[in-house]
Amino acid sequence: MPAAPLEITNLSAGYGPTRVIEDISIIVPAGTRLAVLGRNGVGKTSLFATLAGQTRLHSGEIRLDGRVISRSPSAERARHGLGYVPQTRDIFPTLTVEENLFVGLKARPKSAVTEAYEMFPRLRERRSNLGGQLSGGEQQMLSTARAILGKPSVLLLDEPLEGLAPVICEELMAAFAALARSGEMTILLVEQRIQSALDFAERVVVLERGRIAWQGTPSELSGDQEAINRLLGVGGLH
Ligand SMILES: Nc1ncnc2c1ncn2[C@@H]1O[C@H](COP(=O)(O)OP(=O)(O)OP(=O)(O)O)[C@@H](O)[C@H]1O
Repeated sequence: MPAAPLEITNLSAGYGPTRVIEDISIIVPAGTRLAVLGRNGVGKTSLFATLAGQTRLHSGEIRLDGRVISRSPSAERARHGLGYVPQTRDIFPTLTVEENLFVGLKARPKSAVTEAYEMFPRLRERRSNLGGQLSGGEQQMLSTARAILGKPSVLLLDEPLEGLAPVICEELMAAFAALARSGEMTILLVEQRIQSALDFAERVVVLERGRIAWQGTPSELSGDQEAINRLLGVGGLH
């Protein structure tokens, strides 16, 4: 049986001596859509940053498609199939949309950018615009499209809907769902819009103070009002 695309074992990590990720273990099977939820400051972004090699690893192991990457530099993790779309939408503001996309291609031919345009037709319309001239939603599309063009086996999406209009959110979530359905990508999503995350995901992990405090399916979480109140701090899903 092939290894799971992502296996996290007893992971503890943080910033300098401070630990903000505490003994996290998750096995994410191929093609899974996993939502990572929790209140502000519980460590969701830090978990993704740790997977991407941007925090200090204290202990534990990360395997990507069976390969141990826990101590690999970020660029090497990306080469081995980890796609990371950080909250900050790290596009190049002085490059055009198309030039930004070329950066994501790695060794693939330039013609492959059409895949990004098929997924986000708006980017084709804006292909000659500079990254810095795009709206927030378009920047999110560009940042996501660039990660996807590298054909990652695991894609980390950190709050992709932040600050976006509802109609753009729907467009993005539909694009993520289509990607996941294609079966080629395992997607981990951090999102404050809990209902959108639950609509998307098949599995949910809820963090509290850097640890896994709850895990299950979206319908199990929807039915567990006590966990929702305690761990997410919302009176009900919306
Ligand atoms: N670069 C950093 N250096 C030091 N501490 C940090 C850094 N980034 C985050 N932290 C701390 O790590 C803890 C977890 O923060 P993190 O951003 O991972 O939480 P989060 O669940 O993603 O929060 P939010 O939902 O607000 O984005 C917090 O206590 C935060 O102050």
